[in-house]
Amino acid sequence: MSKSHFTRRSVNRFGTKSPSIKIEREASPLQKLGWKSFFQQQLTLEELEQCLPLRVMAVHRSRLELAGEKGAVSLPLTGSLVANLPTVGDWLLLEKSSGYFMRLLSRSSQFERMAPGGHQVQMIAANVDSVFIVSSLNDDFNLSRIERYLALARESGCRPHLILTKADLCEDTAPFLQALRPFGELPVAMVNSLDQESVAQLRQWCLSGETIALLGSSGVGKSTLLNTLSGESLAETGTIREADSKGRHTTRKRSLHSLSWGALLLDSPGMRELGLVHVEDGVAETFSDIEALARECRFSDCQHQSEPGCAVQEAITGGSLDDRRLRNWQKLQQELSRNGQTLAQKRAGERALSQMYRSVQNQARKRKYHGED
Ligand SMILES: Nc1nc2c(ncn2[C@@H]2O[C@H](COP(=O)(O)OP(=O)(O)OP(=O)(O)O)[C@@H](O)[C@H]2O)c(=O)[nH]1
Ligand SMILES: [Zn+2]
Repeated sequence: MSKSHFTRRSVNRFGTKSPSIKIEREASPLQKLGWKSFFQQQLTLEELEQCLPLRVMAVHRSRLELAGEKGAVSLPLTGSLVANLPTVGDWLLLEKSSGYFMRLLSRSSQFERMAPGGHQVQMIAANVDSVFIVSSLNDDFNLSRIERYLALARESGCRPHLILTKADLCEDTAPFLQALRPFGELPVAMVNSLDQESVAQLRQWCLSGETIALLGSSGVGKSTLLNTLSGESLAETGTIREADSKGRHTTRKRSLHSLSWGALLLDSPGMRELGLVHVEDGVAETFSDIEALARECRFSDCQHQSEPGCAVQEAITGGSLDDRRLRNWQKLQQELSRNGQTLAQKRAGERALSQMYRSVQNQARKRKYHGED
């Protein structure tokens, strides 16, 4: 699993080419942390000599937990590091000799959400390759929530997979699979997260050097999955309340866990609310069927309610489109526009405030110049 392959063709002394020899090379410690040519290419010659790349494994209030070629490092969150706002999964360059933070490398992908409360964007993770959308085969199973996670994964260009947990407690999985038909190509696996053999099927999606984010609401079994996949007790798990199928909320940090063969799993505990922001393309991709239908509507500003010639309503009447899916598409679009407006207002407010500060400072300077103070 943790091997990368390259082939070498050798020329023998008669000048003819011998068959290619397949050499398997063990992934380097850095590659096992997710280091790729995308990051390597960002380094200048000077940085290659003088700096060390380290990955952010966890962000605490006053320090970062980093991992690099030589192991783990704890770095105080001070100075320019704070201004750069590193998040879990980021790559940083530290100066070899002093250990000083030099810079944050560009991200291959990033996940953001509207912070609970709805006034600020919060980074969830960076440099993620694929996403496991985790949902349990019980009352938690919610197509609209899956669509929300899908929009987020698709916006960031990550490969989404759907992991349906608690298969051992589910008597009939057929209705769940039936409900997933509109999701077409989305790869789906059903597992008992407590069982190593059952979880082994996910190894094909957890290759060496790949970073996988686990997304799903509280209690669906993200930490259990992480522990069983790794074969270690990396994350604390909650206990389930039988009455409402909801898991107990356990307070842990969002952190990156490296598995022995080099895959990296990002556990996002307690994800109850995932406010969408800046994911217009992800929503469009997730609902590409409705978007295509909407282009066929008679009126270009059709609201898909009761307008004549509405192709979307016709599809619902004909049974090829679920009304729930249309409502969720509209709901997510409204949420995006609302959150976009809130952020724009906040930025405008901040601009006005800084202009006011500047003008007060200028007036004070003028008064001083004219000897009024
Ligand atoms: N029977 C069964 N129980 C499971 C399965 N997956 C998780 N559980 C149980 O469900 C409960 C909640 O699991 P967690 O792994 O803590 O859930 P989580 O998604 O990490 O929850 P948060 O940390 O709150 O986000 C635990 O008691 C697990 O043992 C499963 O596939 N089968
Ligand atoms: Zn319409």
